[in-house]
Formats: sequence, structure tokens, C-alpha cells
Amino acid sequence: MTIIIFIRHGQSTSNVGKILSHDVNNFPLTDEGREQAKKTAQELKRVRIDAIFTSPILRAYQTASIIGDELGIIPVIDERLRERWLGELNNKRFDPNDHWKLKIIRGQLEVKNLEPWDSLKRRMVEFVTSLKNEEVVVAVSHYDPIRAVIGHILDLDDISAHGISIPNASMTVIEFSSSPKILSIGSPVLSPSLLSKLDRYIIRA
Ligand SMILES: O=C(O)[C@H](O)COP(=O)(O)O
Repeated sequence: MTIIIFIRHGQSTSNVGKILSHDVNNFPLTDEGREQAKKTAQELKRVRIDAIFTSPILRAYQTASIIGDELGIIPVIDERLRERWLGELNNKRFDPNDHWKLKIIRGQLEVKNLEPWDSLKRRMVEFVTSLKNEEVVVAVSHYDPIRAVIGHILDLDDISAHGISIPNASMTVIEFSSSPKILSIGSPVLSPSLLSKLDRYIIRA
């Protein structure tokens, strides 16, 4: 069994600007995003962390570096954690009140070269199943890839998982075994109930 703590990167300039981007070297963390990452790092100090993996994309790598500095762990880049390939939506603004995904499902929008949901799920599950047993791992990634892990476990398609909220710097904790368990979704803190499930890994309650 492996415990994976998926963390969505802290607030970035792309989030503030409501821009979608799979670019690697654009859209850094905002000051708020750096503070969010530091707060999440303080939470993570409460459990034993064996490794940190991160998407190569700047906003995620910066988040992982802030957490790694606090925990004394050097983050390892893993391409499978990268942002969804957005095709012709890359670097485009989006309106959260008229979401592009709903437009697609209603046949009002076609997006060339958008990475399919099944591809996201496949690469995220490949990442999880590549981890060593009995480890507690932090994985810094993005909104859609983390939703895809939840979608895999709950057997939800992209639109059926649309309402899942994964705030910046939040923790989605998965106990991965032959029957995976979701211990938290988009949580800003490790709750007492969650910590009780991680009891053998606790450093400081
Ligand atoms: O739908 C969105 O807002 C973007 O896919 C978010 O991507 P991010 O997690 O990299 O900010």
C-alpha cells in the first residue's frame, strides 16, 4: 500500500488571469501562491514523507521546491504529473461561468489535440503504480490530472467529475492498494480524522 498526497500547485499568474497553459516555463506562482505552498508544507511536516515528485511545469516545480526546502527533500520531476495537453486551447483565456468543457459536451466547441481524459487517467495511474510499497509520497500536479486520479477510482468521466474542487495548494490523499481509498479531496489541512488514518506515519499530530 502506498500513500500519495497529491498537491495542486499554489496560485499562479495563469490562475489569476484565467488562462489555460501547458507551457513549461511560463506563469510562475504569485506571492499568494508561494504563501499557500509554505502553509501546505507546514501541514506536511506532521507526517513522514519519503519522496516528493512534481510536474515539470514552472508553477508546480516552484510549489514542490518550496515544500522540499521545508521538508529537506529534493523534488524529482516526473513527466506523468504534467498539466493536461490543451491542444489549441493552450494559452487561451477561459470563462469559468461558461466552461469550455460544458461547451464540448454540448457540441458547441471542438478542441483539436486536447489530451483525452483516458490518457490523463492512464498516465496518472502509471505514476501511482510505479511507486514503492509502504511509502508516503508527495506528488505536485495540476487540477485535471488530480481529478483524473479521483475519476479513475470512482469510475467517473471528465464531465461527471466536473464538480470536484481541487483548490490551489490543496491536498488530495489517496491510499493506493488493490482497492484504492480516497482519504481527502482538495483539503487545505490534514484533519484529525485523516491523521488517524495515517497514524503509523505521523511525526507530529
Ligand atoms: O481548468 C483550469 O483552471 C486549469 O486546467 C487549471 O490548471 P492548473 O491546475 O495548472 O492551474
